[in-house]
Amino acid sequence: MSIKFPEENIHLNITIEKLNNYLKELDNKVKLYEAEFKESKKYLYQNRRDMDTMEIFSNEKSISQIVNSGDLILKQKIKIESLIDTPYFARIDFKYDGEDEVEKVYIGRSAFIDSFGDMLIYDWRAPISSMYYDFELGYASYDAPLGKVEGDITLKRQFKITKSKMDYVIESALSIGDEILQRELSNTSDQRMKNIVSTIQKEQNKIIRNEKTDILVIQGVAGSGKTSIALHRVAYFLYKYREYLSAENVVVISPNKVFSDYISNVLPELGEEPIIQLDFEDIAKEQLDKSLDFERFAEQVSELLDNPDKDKIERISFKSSLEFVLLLDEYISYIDTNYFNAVDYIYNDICINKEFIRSRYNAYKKRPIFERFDKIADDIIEKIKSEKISEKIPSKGEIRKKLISMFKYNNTLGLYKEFFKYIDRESLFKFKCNNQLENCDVFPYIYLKIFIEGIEGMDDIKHVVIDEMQDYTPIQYMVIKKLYKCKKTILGDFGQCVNPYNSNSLKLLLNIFDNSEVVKLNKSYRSTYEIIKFAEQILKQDIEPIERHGELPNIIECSNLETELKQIENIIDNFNKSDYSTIGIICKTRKHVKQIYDKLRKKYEVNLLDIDSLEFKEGITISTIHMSKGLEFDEIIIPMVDSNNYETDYDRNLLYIACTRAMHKLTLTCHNKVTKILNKSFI
Ligand SMILES: Nc1ncnc2c1ncn2[C@@H]1O[C@H](COP(=O)(O)OP(=O)(O)OP(=O)(O)O)[C@@H](O)[C@H]1O
Repeated sequence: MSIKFPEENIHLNITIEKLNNYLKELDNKVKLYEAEFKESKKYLYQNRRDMDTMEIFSNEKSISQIVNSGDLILKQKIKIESLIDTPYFARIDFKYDGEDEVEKVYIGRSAFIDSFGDMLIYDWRAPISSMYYDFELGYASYDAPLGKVEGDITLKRQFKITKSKMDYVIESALSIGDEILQRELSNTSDQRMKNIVSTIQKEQNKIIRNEKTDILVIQGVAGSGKTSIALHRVAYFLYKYREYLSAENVVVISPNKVFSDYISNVLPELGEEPIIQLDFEDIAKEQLDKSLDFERFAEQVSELLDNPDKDKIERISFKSSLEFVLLLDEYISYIDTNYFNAVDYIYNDICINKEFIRSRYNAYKKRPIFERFDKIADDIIEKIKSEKISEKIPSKGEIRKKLISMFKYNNTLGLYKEFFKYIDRESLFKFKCNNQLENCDVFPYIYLKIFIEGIEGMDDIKHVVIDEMQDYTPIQYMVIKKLYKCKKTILGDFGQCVNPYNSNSLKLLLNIFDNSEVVKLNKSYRSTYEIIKFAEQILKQDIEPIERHGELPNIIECSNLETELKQIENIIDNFNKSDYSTIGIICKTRKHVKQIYDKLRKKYEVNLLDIDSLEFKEGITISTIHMSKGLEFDEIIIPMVDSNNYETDYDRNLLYIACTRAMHKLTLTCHNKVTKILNKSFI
């Protein structure tokens, strides 16, 4: 209850009452639909035998219309129930230029219009709400559908309302008061990522509402809110273009299933349907022939961390370069010109000369080669008919078979293997085992397949979000460009690369997406000031921390593994007594994970995050750094930060990623000599 602003308590009570009344109306409507549904079903059941097909069809159609309308009401109900819990989080009073009256604008997660048609709550995505994020007291403006609207903000308040009760009200002259942001960031972590509508910062709001570009690239330091912003941006588009954009038109490509699970709640919290979530492995499975197995990315990383095989590293590095893409493009153009040997097509008394076939082949240059054979077959049939060459017309399949035989290979795999002969580097292709493709061959193979066999277009997808952009290779991006010809939001941090042999860089990415706009974020929201200052020194990056203070990170040096494990247990015991809800134990390799997990599981309930894991849970989690990407924990332990484990620049990246998963507390342990990367003067 806010004593300082009694009028806000009154307003809240009135709003809740109106919402409750509306909820009752919806409840009644649901009951009516239920009754109508039962009645229609009963009628159909009892009279079906006497109905003709048309009557049955029309009855079934009307039942499905009742279900759809009922569904809409139920969705509306969920929205109103959520508004009853937290109707709004902010208010601005806006005086339009040239008018005396001031409009009170209450802003919430979704809009609510009362029975008199008054807008009691504005959706945070409405044009007028943008002023809350963008302006302080005084002059303000927003872009309405009919043009720019100008005026003055005369009052700005922020609210914390839970379970229909006012926790507090803050009156602030600034954009979004630091006080509320601090409070939000000090909370303990959740099992799932939360929405940030009430504290979106001005620079973040600009990104969310940026519609000037088709491809937006967000490079931001760890914890700068990239993932949150990308999801809020999707919610914004779903709201603004709701007539022709819905959740099934949006895809988020994320690093793994655990991360997908972690972010899965944000859009439903914002009143939107969950969107399609994929990782590159899903894309590979969809595009590869079922018979072709492939090595998983996490398997590749983990194998190389345990055993850095020089030859394999050479294969991966080469296929992760732009040079490789250029060579593959050159090869594709070579195939196009040289591997189709047109000969006369002979069938009974028919002869279609090779010049005609070659000219049709060239005419369809923009299409995949096997697709061209379909078109040429159609053209041959048309020619036979129109020029009355013969009465007996061969089947399309028969012609196609002959055309394929004029092409040097009848499948992409043969051509892909031959590519390495073409570039005179045969040693750079190797099956892992039993015809299993190495991970680094998967996307080059798909890229070639697109030109040879073609792929199913993803024309229904209108927006793609790609998270952790730093870990994908140029050839993966080339495939994405071919698959999804729609708008894209691409985000990540080139300081957090877990793919050590990838030569990708922001410059290279912008080269691939040459019509993109790039925005950079260097303010970090996740971790305390102390943790960010610590992490900043590991990577020598400029990060702007939030002034939220906590304990200094701690490095504990032990004399042997046993004492190190004991120390880790002590930290877990303290965590169990604290208010924190998540602690992550993050190791460099799967071998380290196993070693520690085997010990800890005897005493604690520990969630092991591995490549097949599907969800992120509260409590104690153990994982590799690679698997922890994008996640956050109240507290982090990084074991075995010994000099033999962390020594290269790549290890620096890994340590930076691990440290920046921590929101409030960070401890690093070792049992030999602590790595030189962690200079003692850090803390
Ligand atoms: N404006 C904001 N208000 C409140 N919390 C915020 C805001 N911006 C970011 N955060 C919080 O900061 C944390 C980090 O956000 P997010 O995971 O989106 O960052 P990121 O840049 O994707 O991080 P990383 O690259 O390290 O994975 C989250 O807990 C998020 O809720």
